Amino acid sequence: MAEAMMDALDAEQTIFCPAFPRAGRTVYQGHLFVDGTLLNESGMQNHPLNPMQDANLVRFLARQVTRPVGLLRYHDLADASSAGGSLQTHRRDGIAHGVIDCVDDSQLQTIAAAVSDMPLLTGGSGLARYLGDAYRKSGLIETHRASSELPAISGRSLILSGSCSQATNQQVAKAKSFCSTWQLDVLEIARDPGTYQRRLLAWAEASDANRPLLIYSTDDPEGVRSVQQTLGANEAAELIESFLGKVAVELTTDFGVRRLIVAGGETSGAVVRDLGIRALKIGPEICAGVPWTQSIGGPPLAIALKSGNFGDENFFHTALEMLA
Ligand SMILES: Nc1ncnc2c1ncn2[C@@H]1O[C@H](COP(=O)(O)OP(=O)(O)O)[C@@H](O)[C@H]1O
Ligand SMILES: O=C(O)C(O)C(=O)COP(=O)(O)O
Repeated sequence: MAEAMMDALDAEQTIFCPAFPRAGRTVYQGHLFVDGTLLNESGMQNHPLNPMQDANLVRFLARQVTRPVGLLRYHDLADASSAGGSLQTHRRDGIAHGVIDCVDDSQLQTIAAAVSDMPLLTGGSGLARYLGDAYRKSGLIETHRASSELPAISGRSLILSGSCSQATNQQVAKAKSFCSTWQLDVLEIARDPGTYQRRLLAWAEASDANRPLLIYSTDDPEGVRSVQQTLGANEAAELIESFLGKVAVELTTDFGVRRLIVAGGETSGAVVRDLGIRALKIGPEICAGVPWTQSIGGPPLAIALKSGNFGDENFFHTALEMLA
């Protein structure tokens, strides 16, 4: 994907920067850590779609690309000019893909400044947080700043969870105490999605209107494996994503849902696509990396999209309390 985009943009070089130290994601000597634990020991080795079994990003990336991969090491990133110098050396040596070490947020700022002239960057939301300022400083965008306000939208609350990460499993377990809760039976959906959806909507209609709805396929690695053995991993994922997308459309159209939290990156993509949301106005953060937002396009919604392993066990409660 990155190489196709580099070709389209005529870019000789890009960086790979998934670090987000404030959210516990760091890269050191090319290895990705989650809260100080190597990625492949962090629970993400059991991801339903992309089991993350190698924390060495240089090695992992090299298997997927045709051009050389290099590492910009921690000690090459003391400030924007030494980071820029190291990038130039990579460029001169024909290293197209630079995995980049980063262990604290001030380094993200340094990296953002050093890469502000690159047409393609690959990485996570941690780096994106600092790009606005870097682009402003180099005159690429205007200095206008929008205020970050909570979406003033009232209505029923819904949590849709298709993430199976450790953090989401804990968050779902906690949320059962204050939500009306429905655990999806994935094999039943596969057998007869229409009937299953009607049963679910009848339950939602009959549920206590004052309690948030929690609908989830979140499961532990054993539960995920058992579904995948019957349906196949990709087939199960597609089925669940498209089912949750349809449920989001129904519940926001006919059931008064106006506050929506989606757990899971792929799941969020499917739900946002099916709702017809074209853009989001970013509001205040619920936790590092996860803001409340307001939909632009599609139904008017307060919407929070949570990447799998983000947030503490009270994440859903904290998020809904912010809007109370
Ligand atoms: N019970 C389940 N069995 C199998 N696959 C599942 C189950 N629940 C969810 N999935 C799939 O697992 C994937 C989780 O990925 P994603 O939504 O990106 O979450 P995360 O942000 O935790 O990576 C999705 O494609 C989802 O459809
Ligand atoms: O747990 C994580 O780090 C993620 O699930 C993830 O994908 C984070 O991506 P960004 O939000 O782009 O940093």
